[in-house]
Amino acid sequence: MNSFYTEEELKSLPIKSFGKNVLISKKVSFYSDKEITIGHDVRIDDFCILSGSIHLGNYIHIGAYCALYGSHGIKIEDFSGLSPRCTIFSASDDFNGNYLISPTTQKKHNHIITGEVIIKKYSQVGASSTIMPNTVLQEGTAVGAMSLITKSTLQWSVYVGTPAKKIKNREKGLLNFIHEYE
Ligand SMILES: CC(=O)SCCNC(=O)CCNC(=O)[C@H](O)C(C)(C)COP(=O)(O)OP(=O)(O)OC[C@H]1O[C@@H](n2cnc3c(N)ncnc32)[C@H](O)[C@@H]1OP(=O)(O)O
Repeated sequence: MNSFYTEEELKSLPIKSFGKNVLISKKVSFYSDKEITIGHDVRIDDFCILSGSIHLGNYIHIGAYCALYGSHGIKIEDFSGLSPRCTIFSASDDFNGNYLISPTTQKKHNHIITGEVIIKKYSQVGASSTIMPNTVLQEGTAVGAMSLITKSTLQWSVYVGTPAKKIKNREKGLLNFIHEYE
């Protein structure tokens, strides 16, 4: 039994466009009245949730159990990926105590912090990490496992921890391979 959708089956999903070599597990959940676009050579593994507005570039791997909450937009550029169990929030409740926190309460009693999340080219997010709204992982960012990204990163840097801090510059050797994909 093939655990990925066929190209024909992909056409029945709420995806506006997708390129060649797209492998999406049949165990992925889509919840979207907005736009989801997927480039070519993309794989999305079991038990991921994709909701809202999500734009994935090319050569992207989303590991199992990732959740992409894209009500205010999520963009992942080429050659970037999420290791298993990552969560990306483009909206989050205000936890300061002055508001209720639940989609089942009245909207006027909630305060939602929102902002697009952009993961630029050649970035990788380590397993079980969380990315908060309104942040940009600049080109070549690596995020260590179990990290919390609350602010935008600097390019070609390695970040770890909660909240994540830069620990060093990242090497650029991977760029030597890119011409073979053009
Ligand atoms: C797509 C897939 O691969 S799926 C499998 C999932 N794989 C992952 O999630 C890998 C994620 N990788 C990591 O977290 C790695 O530890 C990296 C990339 C952040 C750093 O790796 P290295 O460059 O080898 O750095 P190194 O192990 O020397 O660690 C440097 C320092 O950061 C600390 N550190 C490393 N990783 C983390 C982390 N995730 N959280 C907090 N601190 C960390 C180390 O303890 C060390 O601290 P010290 O200098 O005080 O001793």
